[in-house]
Amino acid sequence: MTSSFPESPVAVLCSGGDAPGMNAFLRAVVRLGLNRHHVPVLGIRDGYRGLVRAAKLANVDSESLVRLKQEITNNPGKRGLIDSQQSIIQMDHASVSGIMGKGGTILGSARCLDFHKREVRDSVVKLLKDLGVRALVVVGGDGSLTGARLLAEESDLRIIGVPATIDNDLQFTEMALGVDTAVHTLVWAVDHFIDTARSHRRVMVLETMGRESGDLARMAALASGAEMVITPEIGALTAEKMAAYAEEIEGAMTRGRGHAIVLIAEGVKFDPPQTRNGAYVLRDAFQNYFEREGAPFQDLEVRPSVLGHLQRGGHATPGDCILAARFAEEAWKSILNHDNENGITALQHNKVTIVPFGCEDMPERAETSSAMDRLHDDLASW
Ligand SMILES: Nc1ncnc2c1ncn2[C@@H]1O[C@H](COP(=O)(O)OP(=O)(O)OP(=O)(O)O)[C@@H](O)[C@H]1O
Ligand SMILES: O=P(O)(O)OC[C@H]1O[C@](O)(CO)[C@@H](O)[C@@H]1O
Repeated sequence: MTSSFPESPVAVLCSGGDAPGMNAFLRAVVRLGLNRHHVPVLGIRDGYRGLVRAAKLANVDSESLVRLKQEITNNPGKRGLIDSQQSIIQMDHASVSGIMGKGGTILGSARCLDFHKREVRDSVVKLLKDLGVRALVVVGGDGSLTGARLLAEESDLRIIGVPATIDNDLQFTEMALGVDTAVHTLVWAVDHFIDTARSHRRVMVLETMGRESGDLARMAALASGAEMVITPEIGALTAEKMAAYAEEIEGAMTRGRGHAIVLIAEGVKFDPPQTRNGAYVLRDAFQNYFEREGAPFQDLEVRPSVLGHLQRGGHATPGDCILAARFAEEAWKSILNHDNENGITALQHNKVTIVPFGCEDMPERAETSSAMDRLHDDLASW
């Protein structure tokens, strides 16, 4: 193989939980690099873990660095992607062909505890410098972007973050990649649960993902018409609060309603704390309430489901694919603008922009969440 190592490449990695739209972003960042800016792009496999792995191999001596560079130049594109041991791949046109809407990420994603250690991040900085990387693009959620911020603070590398997490818990952007698709998937799931809930006149308690944030659950409730949504923002659920929810459902049944869909976000806390999934805790509380002595609907059955990783997969929606392309364009603008600070792409007031690491939350984000809650309450006339 005679080709030489790419000059001043941009490196890109996906980190944290995968999110639909990551592949659309990779396609866009690679294609804009090659077609518009004529800058080579290196894909890092498995997020920070891949960088750490490569740094361990390359930082031994000058020959080990040469070997790593050779591996990258000798196995570009799909050839490099097929070999799961290769941590850094030079991306070409074909390597991102046909991946636009595909869920997951062709580069893989990971959570890497080692990256919390300063010395490990230093080894990664050394590697990126040795490879002549002009900028690192980190695609991921809150934690991934914290790691990116630390890299930016601790070195003079150019670091660009791109929000991608189905949780929508990043308060500086109206949307992160993956949220639109995950909401879409939840609406599909709720539709399926409604069919069986209606047939059996049951209450379905569905647990959505969303770690600390209720945004995914509330958006899904608004879009699907689920009768009730419970999010972490309302505070810990006590036995009294759960009984009040059950009473509300019973009241609807008294008015002739036959079934109910209740969405509960995984981040909801309980008082006293519980170790089981919220959907099961709520099921027991509801069932006990409906079966109490003299209750009008003692046969009313409650079924819990934890929707889990289903929400992270699937074909990215057009909304996510378009946002991915817009984020990629903004990331390139920032990389090529030498006056520009490091930062994160964001959607603010429906415009794509770059915000600094550690920037203030958009006050509108919290307002939008409470407005969605009010809207949902007023639309759910049951
Ligand atoms: N404080 C930190 N310092 C250094 N690296 C961090 C830090 N927090 C997170 N990271 C890195 O980012 C990775 C992903 O973080 P995390 O597991 O929180 O997911 P995330 O990016 O928030 O995505 P998701 O929203 O999908 O969970 C971690 O495994 C770690 O490698
Ligand atoms: O895939 P893992 O590591 O189990 O992580 C699950 C977590 O990741 C997310 O899907 C995205 O942050 C959360 O909603 C969930 O709590």
